[in-house]
Amino acid sequence: MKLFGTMEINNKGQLEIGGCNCLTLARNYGTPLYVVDEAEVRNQCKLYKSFFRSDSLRTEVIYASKAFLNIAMCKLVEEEGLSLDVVSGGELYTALKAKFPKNRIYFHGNNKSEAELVIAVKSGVGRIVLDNKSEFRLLQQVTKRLGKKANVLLRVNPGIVAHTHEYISTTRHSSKFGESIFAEDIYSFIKEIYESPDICFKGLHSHIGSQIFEEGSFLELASVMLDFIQAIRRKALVKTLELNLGGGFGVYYSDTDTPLDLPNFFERLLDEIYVKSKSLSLEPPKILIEPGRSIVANAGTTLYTVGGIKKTYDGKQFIFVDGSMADNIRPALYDSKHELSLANRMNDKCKEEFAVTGKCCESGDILSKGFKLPTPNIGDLVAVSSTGAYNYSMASNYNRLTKPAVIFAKEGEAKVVVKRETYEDLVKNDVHLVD
Ligand SMILES: Cc1ncc(COP(=O)(O)O)c(C=O)c1O
Ligand SMILES: N[C@@H](CCCC[NH3+])C(=O)O
Repeated sequence: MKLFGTMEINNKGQLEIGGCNCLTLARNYGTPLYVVDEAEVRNQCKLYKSFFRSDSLRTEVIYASKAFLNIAMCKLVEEEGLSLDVVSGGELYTALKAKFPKNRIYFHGNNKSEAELVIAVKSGVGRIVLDNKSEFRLLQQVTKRLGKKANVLLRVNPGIVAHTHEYISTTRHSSKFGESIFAEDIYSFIKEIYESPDICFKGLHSHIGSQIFEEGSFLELASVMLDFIQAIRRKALVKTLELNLGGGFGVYYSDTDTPLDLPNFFERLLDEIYVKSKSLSLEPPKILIEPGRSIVANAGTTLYTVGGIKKTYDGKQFIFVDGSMADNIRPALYDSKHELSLANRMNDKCKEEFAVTGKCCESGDILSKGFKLPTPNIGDLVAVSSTGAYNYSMASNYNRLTKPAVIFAKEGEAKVVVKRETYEDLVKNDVHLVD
């Protein structure tokens, strides 16, 4: 298993994260347990802040909170000086509860409800990212009724097909997100937004998908969007001040993944944007990005206890752990891979492949289809790495499993940032119809 951030193997062959021994964490907080290497998350934020900048362009980094969000994470993101992308009333509520600066909140979503728009407009979020025409009409009504203005970006689809899993590719022509830049009425629609009295058109947003490794796809996006911005200026006489290029920067989950060298890539991307803007005689727009996964994925590890070991009739070797697809849906949903190890026996020889599965009533309840590990014993501690993004945030209560606690580990100290759910939490909203 590749080690990230502050992960270390101590002299007893045990895994430590943020200076905390994983065995002690498991004993003190139970398993399954989401452990977040706080210093590693902060490092990633700092990396983005320091490398996504240029002398000639204004830039901004927005953390895509769908990857992993809770009040502690909001505080961390605020302290590190990033802005925040939220995509639902619930994410927005969390950000407001955490007192995240409202003008640094970007409110996304392809089907925002009237109630969600009311909260966004009333609280004065920085930008509402409009997805479509009906949402624009709804926002017009909301702003008029509240007598308040809203700053917006329009999400558009430039038809770029980036190489990634179909479920997380977002700019095929058939994608549900945004309005196509090829639609006949796109220029008149932008003009209408621009001329709308309570809505202030600031610019455009486009996000090509997630877990993408080819820099060409991002460079193509930037170039196509600049051409589009020039066309908007010519055809609709509207100036685009901001260009948000979304997130999607791929991370290492297994040895088939080769992440971009972000510092070099950003230098090239921003240079190309500047040069192309000049060649189109455009005043360069402010450039924004929205990384989610690449801020948190590698900082997260999930710890599980081995409860059983089984060899099937046809020879497949299973390790049963006390978590499941309910705390990590990614392998079942995207056939994604994670590396793993026995956190209490990091130096033992890995001899055979084991599949790791959990407690759910599904044959597709897979945490790993096969990974080389030492011969496991009941009670061993399994560490699944790179679970910081889209694990806790996609967790469910399937089979009435309780969601694990989330721990931030840093410099030998562990703090609970989300408590483990209890059985009582599971029934608290159930209505008792019978005494
Ligand atoms: C609009 C938008 N922005 C940002 C992101 C973050 O993407 P990632 O976590 O791959 O960086 C997503 C998720 O794909 C998204 O839909
Ligand atoms: N949930 C996905 C990514 C979705 C990206 C958000 N638009 C994953 O785990 O990879």
